[in-house]
Amino acid sequence: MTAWTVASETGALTDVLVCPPDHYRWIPTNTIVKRTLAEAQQPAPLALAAQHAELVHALRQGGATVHVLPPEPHLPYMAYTRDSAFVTPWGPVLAQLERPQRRGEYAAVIDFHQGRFWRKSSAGTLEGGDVHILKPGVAVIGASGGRTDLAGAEQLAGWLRAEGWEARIEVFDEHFLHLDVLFCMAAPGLAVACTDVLDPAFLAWLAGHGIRCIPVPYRDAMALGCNILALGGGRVVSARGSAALNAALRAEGLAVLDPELSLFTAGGGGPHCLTCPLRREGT
Ligand SMILES: NC(=O)NCCC[C@H](N)C(=O)O
Repeated sequence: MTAWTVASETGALTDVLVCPPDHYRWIPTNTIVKRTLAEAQQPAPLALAAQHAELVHALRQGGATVHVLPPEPHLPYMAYTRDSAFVTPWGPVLAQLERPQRRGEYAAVIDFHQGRFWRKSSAGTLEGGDVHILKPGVAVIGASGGRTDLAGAEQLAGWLRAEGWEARIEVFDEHFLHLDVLFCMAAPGLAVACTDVLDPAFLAWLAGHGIRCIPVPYRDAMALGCNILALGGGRVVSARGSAALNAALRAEGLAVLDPELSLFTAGGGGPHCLTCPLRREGT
């Protein structure tokens, strides 16, 4: 049996998986990074390492043990550990990445988990950035077709429903890459969400589950403003660039740890994408 279990996005984070950005570079895989590539030179390795170290420091400060996936030279986006596998209350699920440039990431996560997965995605495509366990018993799976597709989302939803869970599949435009570009949990009953873009029916469903949303405007969401990581215990990691959101989170009484992550958000991923929670305590 695996030691890794995560029952919600908001329990106290005790263990998390990251991957150092030794081989990170921007490649044109999503709308956000395409915009970056049109305007900027590739980021300097030392600057990437410094920003990633700020993230790791915040995770440790939040009380988590940080586990490290060894980076591989031919996989520039391994730093976004959220997507290749994710953890459920029954153990890790091996995802099925859509982009050819990222598919090889499966190898290192299989090694890390020593092949001990609860389930392995085998229908369509499924990426961890589209999966949110809102609270025990309730999950939402984003399906844009660009990354996670309906077949991949339905397969995961079926596994969760077989355990008696409610699993909602939320369809959205592939322009937004992953659902965690538009929505993340901050604390029990509190999310951050790009309410301009998300379907009102989804927002109503969240409200019906007792989840209130701090609104994030479209422009900020495309700068990864919604892409936060709840640490539990009233703490969150949110990129320093998300100044307005961070003020709103603090006004809610949350402690915000705000590493500088501009080089990673320019590639289409913030604190949520750069971390794969392995174990959380409580909900
Ligand atoms: N969960 C996420 O939104 N992950 C970010 C992935 C960004 C990466 N540049 C990609 O295009 O796959």
